[in-house]
Amino acid sequence: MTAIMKINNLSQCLSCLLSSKLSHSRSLSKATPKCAGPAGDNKKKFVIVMVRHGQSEWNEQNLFCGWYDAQLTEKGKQEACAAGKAVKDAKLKFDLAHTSLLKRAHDTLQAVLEVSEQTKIPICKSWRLNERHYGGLTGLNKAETAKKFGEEKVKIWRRSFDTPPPPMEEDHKYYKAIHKDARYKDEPQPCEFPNAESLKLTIERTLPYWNDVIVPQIKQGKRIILAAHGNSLRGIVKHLDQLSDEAIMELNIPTGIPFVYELDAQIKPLAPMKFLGDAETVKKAMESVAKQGKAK
Ligand SMILES: O=C(OP(=O)(O)O)[C@H](O)COP(=O)(O)O
Repeated sequence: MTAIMKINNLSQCLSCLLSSKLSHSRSLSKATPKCAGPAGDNKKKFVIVMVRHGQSEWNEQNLFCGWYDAQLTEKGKQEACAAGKAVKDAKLKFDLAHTSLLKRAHDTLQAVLEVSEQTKIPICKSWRLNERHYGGLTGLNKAETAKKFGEEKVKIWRRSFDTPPPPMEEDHKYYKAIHKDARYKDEPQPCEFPNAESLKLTIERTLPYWNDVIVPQIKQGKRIILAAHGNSLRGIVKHLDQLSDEAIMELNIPTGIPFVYELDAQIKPLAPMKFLGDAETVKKAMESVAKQGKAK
């Protein structure tokens, strides 16, 4: 059975690390980082795979979703299985997985691991990998919002670096479903619980998890898959590729297509992200995400 660990705070991940070390000492020996060349440590090559979950019911309806726990559609489940097949075909093996507290990301991860026949690895879950909180926009249709407020305004809400959407007030239709959800009873702390996040704010709570939990594991030679969300992943990609606030506006991550980073010893990418899919399909899927904010 897959081991599932919810990491309530960063220190708890130590137990995640230790237990995975104990139960995976054999596979770890196979995970010794390869050297890409004679130059030594700087050329040490680590691999991490990331995937945005498959299509959710709210993706299908073109609704701002954020922290609402939308389920995968049938298409989303198929995308997740196809992602698993791509991982299997690429012969990618993992020692550890990380995901958010949202079901669409977890179910995608589970499907990837099942299809690629590696369900025995530990899964670490953290709210820090959740999608950005879409505030008062949660549950609104993106095209209708663009019609009402203009496409430019919606692009700012969706893709600007530091303009958050309007906050989610207590009388919002989905406030209770999100803010009173038992899964958040321990974390985040009330002062950390977002009520609307820009990409900047999302990065501020995602990056500590990346730096303090995931990076040390990568440096130990753990082969990791990270299943998360369009914007929590955009934050990590911005950090890894050191993209400017303007450049990140143009990155749209498609659902259910895994991408791979090869990293050096300083956890700097040795090459641009590589999608496990043909270039034309990936390009079209990215364009389709970008278009979701157009008025119809
Ligand atoms: O919940 C969301 O992302 P997710 O589907 O990756 O979890 C957002 O609604 C994505 O919307 P965006 O692409 O307009 O930022």
